[in-house]
Amino acid sequence: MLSIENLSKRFDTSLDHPLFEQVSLHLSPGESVAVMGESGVGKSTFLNCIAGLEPVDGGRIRLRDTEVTSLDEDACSRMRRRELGFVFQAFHVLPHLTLAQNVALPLWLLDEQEAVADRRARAMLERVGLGRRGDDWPRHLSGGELQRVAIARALVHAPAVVLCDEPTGNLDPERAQGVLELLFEGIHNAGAIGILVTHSRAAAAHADRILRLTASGLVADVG
Ligand SMILES: Nc1ncnc2c1ncn2[C@@H]1O[C@H](COP(=O)(O)OP(=O)(O)OP(=O)(O)O)[C@@H](O)[C@H]1O
Repeated sequence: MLSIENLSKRFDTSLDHPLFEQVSLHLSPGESVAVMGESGVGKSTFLNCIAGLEPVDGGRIRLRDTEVTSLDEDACSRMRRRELGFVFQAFHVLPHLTLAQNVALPLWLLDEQEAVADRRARAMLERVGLGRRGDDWPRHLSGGELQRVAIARALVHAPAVVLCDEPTGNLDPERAQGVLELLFEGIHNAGAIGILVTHSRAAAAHADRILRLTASGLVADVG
């Protein structure tokens, strides 16, 4: 269970008001939500707060029994490695690692044995339709394929929560559709919580619920 209660965030650079406040969200394993909202309202910042990458100014975030908002930096970094998966617009697939190595990265960071990590990474690549490409290099892949690698990497360590920031922003609509299907199928099958930040209504429609982030909280989407 992920429980976000009355979260507020302020940047020093913002005037005298918080970027957002009164943000609450409760999600159970297997549930997904899309967060839409105007540019600059703080959607990416919201994801960063959940990941413990940005301090919050008020409220709390609990993941299962862990109060994320009160972890020190080391504990937060361990929580991130174990419990979170990330998918970003820019893929962030590392060019000097093979596809299997890219997908195995989260397992390496959790000190998984190399042979086990390799086996799990290749099994995950198979699930995203790149089963034969484990020894290939990222430079040989299309944008859609690179995002499939990123999805495999986000799910390989069976995270509790998958945070996705505009994951199809760099893809044409046709590829985007296939990537989103894979992403949500993966999240659903893993029983993970999925949070998708997007400007695309078509992308948001893949989530169980669509919410809109405003300066004064998350509200139901009425568009
Ligand atoms: N580290 C930071 N320090 C100061 N201001 C920041 C920082 N990070 C983000 N901001 C500001 O906070 C606001 C929200 O940024 P954020 O990227 O979270 O918005 P967003 O809703 O994801 O926007 P978009 O839809 O355009 O991607 C912006 O005005 C941004 O400039």
